[in-house]
Order: sequence, then C-alpha cells, then structure tokens
Amino acid sequence: MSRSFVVLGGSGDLTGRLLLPSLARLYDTGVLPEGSELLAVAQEEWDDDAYRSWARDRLAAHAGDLSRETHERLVDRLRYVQGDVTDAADLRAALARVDGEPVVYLALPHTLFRPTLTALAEVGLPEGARVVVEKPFGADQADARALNELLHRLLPEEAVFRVDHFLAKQTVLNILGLRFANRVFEPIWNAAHVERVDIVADETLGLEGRAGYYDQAGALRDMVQNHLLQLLAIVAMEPPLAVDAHSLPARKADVLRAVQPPADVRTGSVRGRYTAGTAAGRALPRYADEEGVDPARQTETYAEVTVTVDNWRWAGVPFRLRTGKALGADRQEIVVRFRPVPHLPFLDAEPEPDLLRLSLSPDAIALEVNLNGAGDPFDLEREVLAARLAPHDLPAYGLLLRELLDGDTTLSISDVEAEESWRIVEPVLAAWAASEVPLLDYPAGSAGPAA
Ligand SMILES: NC(=O)C1=CN([C@@H]2O[C@H](COP(=O)(O)OP(=O)(O)OC[C@H]3O[C@@H](n4cnc5c(N)ncnc54)[C@H](OP(=O)(O)O)[C@@H]3O)[C@@H](O)[C@H]2O)C=CC1
Ligand SMILES: O=C1O[C@H](COP(=O)(O)O)[C@@H](O)[C@H](O)[C@H]1O
Repeated sequence: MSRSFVVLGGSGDLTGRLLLPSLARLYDTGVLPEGSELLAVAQEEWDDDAYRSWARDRLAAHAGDLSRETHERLVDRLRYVQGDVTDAADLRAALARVDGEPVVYLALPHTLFRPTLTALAEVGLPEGARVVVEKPFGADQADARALNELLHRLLPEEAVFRVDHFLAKQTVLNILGLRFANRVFEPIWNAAHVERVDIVADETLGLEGRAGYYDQAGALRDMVQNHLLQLLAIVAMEPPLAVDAHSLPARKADVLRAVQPPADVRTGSVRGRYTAGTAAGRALPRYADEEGVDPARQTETYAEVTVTVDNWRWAGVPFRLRTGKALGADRQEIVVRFRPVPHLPFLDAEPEPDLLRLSLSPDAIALEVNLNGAGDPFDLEREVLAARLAPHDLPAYGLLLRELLDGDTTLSISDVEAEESWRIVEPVLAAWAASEVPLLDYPAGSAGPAA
C-alpha cells in the first residue's frame, strides 16, 4: 500500500529546506512509491497552486543538484490544506484528504506537539498509521512524559518515530563502524585512557527568521537536549548486540541514564546571547533586535554544559557539550582527548595529547599523534592520520525518511531516551531560569562568550 505524508507545519523552514529536498531525492532513487503524496497543513491562506509555487522555490534553493523534472515529479504530488493543527475538526478534514496508511509528520514548534497530539487523539488514526515527532521532544521532562502518554494512546511505540537527524549523519553512523568493527579503539575507549570528550556544534548561522520556534527554545533545548546528548550516547554507550531497533536505542538509553548534570550548574555551564556583528561575512543584528524575539525571555543562543557519565567505563571523565549560533566559524565535531603516556622515553619533549577528531562537517575522521620528525630521529612532531568519509547516497533526512517508510525505528529516539535527556538538562534549565548563571554577551562572529 502506498504511504502518504501529512506534514503538519508544511510551510516551515524544516519542510522547505530539508524534508522536500529529501523527498525529491527519494522519488529520484525510486524509494518513494509512485502513488505516494504529500499533504501539507499550515495556517497560510494558500491553495494547492500557491503551495506548489512555494515548494518550487524551496527545491530550487535547496535541491539545485536535482533536475527540474525531478522537482516537478514531487511538486505534482503536493497538496495543501489550510488549518490549525491544534483543532480536531481541521485535522479530521486534513486526514480525510489522504488515502491509505498516513505518515503524520509533526514539523512544528515543540510547544505545539502536545495540543496537536491531543487533537489527533480526539480524531484517531487509521490502522497502520505512523507518527513522526521532531525535536526537541517537548519543553521539559513532564511535557515529554505527557507526549509519550498521548502517543502510546494513539499508536504502538514501533509506529512512533522521534526524529534526531544527527543520528543519520555520516560521521555519526561511522562511529559505530569505528568503535565496533575494529579491534584497536575499544580497549582504550574508557576512563583509564580517555581524559575528556568535547562535543561541539558551533554555527555561523544566526536566527534566520525562526523566532517563532527558536525564541521559545534557546540553544540548550534546540541542540543540547537532543543532538549533542545523542552524540554523547553514541560515543559512550556499551557495544550493542546488533545495530537494530532493539539494541541501539536500548544501549543509548542505558548510557543516558548514567549521565549526570553538573554538580554545580554555576561552574558547569555557560550561557550567552549574540550581539551585533559579522558572522561568515554576513552582518547580524543583536539577537534581542531580531524580528519576533522577545528580549525579556532572555533566550540563550549559546550553551555549554559539562556532564559526567557515572558508570564503570567513564567515571570521572568530563564530557563538555557546546553549541552556539552566530559564532566565528562552523565547527561540528567530537574530540576524544587521550591521557598522556605513563612514561615518555624522549628527553625534553612535551608532546600534545593524542586527539581523535570525529568531524561531522565535513565528514572526516582524524587521529592526531606524535611521531618521530624529519631530521633528528629523537625529535617528536605532530602528525595527522586522516580519512575523508565516502559520501552517502542520501542526506541525513533522506536516510531517516527511508527508514521511516520501511518502518525501521533503529535511528528513532525511544520514549525512555527522550525523557532521560530532559532529566539531564532540567537542572541547568532551572538554574538558568532563576538567573543563577549570567547570560553573557558575545559579538556575532566571535568565538563565543568569554567563560
Ligand atoms: N529548521 C531546521 O533547521 C530544523 C528544524 N527542526 C525541527 O523542526 C520543527 C519545525 O521547525 P521549523 O520548520 O524550523 O519551524 P518554522 O517556524 O519555520 O515552521 C513552523 C511551521 O508550523 C506551522 N504552524 C505553526 N503553528 C501552526 C498551527 N497552529 N497550525 C498549523 N500550522 C502551524 C507554520 O505555519 P504557519 O506559519 O502558517 O502557522 C510553519 O509551517 C521544530 O521542532 C524544529 O526543532 C529540526 C531540525 C532542523
Ligand atoms: O536541529 C537543528 O539543527 C540545525 C543544525 O543541523 P545541521 O544538520 O544543519 O548541521 C540547527 O541549525 C537548528 O537550529 C536546529 O534546530
């Protein structure tokens, strides 16, 4: 049976920049069955033609490498319904327009997940339906629990897909290969050999017109609660029995249960907000002056939190999670820093620690080591053993949508993981809301707030 997508929030940035280009690619590669359609729901007063015209623009901007014919094949299958997704009558009318087993995709601001699922529960879903929920999964742990209860009333857990597109990034999937398909890393992948781990997602992008969502989320909810903790989970988890829907989410859930927030949030976290400046050659206004921002909300655009993983393998190793918008350079990487050797047989040498850099953009893996240099064989020099990863056929969202169509939840976030991730960040959110940690300014284009 063909599957049709009902995208709630089908006129948003996520849909235009990531979902439509990925769907076009899936049509192109024959993964998406010919009869599949996409029904977008949003509040704009558009008809099908107006929506198709918007979609054409988005595809031209974000899927320029695909042919016009491929764009048009998708555009022909797009339809639009104006409605309020929190209103049961509007949802019923939208669902009545699609045949078969729908995939209902909540491409919405997180504050709308609960009212939307409540309305969806009132309407009910046909047998075989699937529901996809974007990140952040709610606003806090209580909200996540309520969302899980609503979802479980509607569907079995196997039909729920909590998306975190970082899991489908090439380097992240390669961490599984690196760790579990090689003999060399796993014996040293523990507190005896690893001194610290840094997980960084710095962006030069600013708000980019997303105030409606971002100003209520902030950097901690937007990136740390989900993407960065998922990266930590993949780096720190125990070996899964198999890379499948049973083992992978279960091992990630285990390690997330062991993660502890900073003992003192005042010293274990930093929050900041950008002021006017130039990032990646673009002049950006103060965040507080961006359209749609309420400065009184004190929304942070930079977040840094150091957590520990209190289990046998990682006791005492700090994991620093850092992300920010409007920074001086794009940098997405995990850096594993190894401890010094127990005895150095080279006199007067003070070598840097070995570093394993897992870069998510570009997708690359590099091991920085100390080797004997040119000339004097007793001098040490820094060398980098590097590999660029072979490109995947599909971008992260394409891969996730393919998994979703196959009904494979290996890369979905489980109900337990979603709630545990909130447990970890909640003390930080509470301390920040109580102004226990100052909101530091940093100029757009800089390296971030001075810690
Ligand atoms: N943008 C990105 O880069 C990424 C976003 N995400 C996640 O995707 C989700 C959506 O983000 P994004 O697309 O950026 O947000 P946007 O603010 O760009 O889009 C929100 C969408 O929701 C619609 N909407 C809002 N309220 C209602 C309502 N009551 N009824 C019907 N439609 C409504 C808006 O339509 P209208 O304006 O007509 O109301 C719009 O289509 C978030 O959870 C975000 O975390 C995840 C990864 C990347
Ligand atoms: O989920 C999100 O991720 C993007 C960064 O993802 P990338 O794949 O473009 O690196 C971030 O810009 C956005 O704020 C956040 O919602």
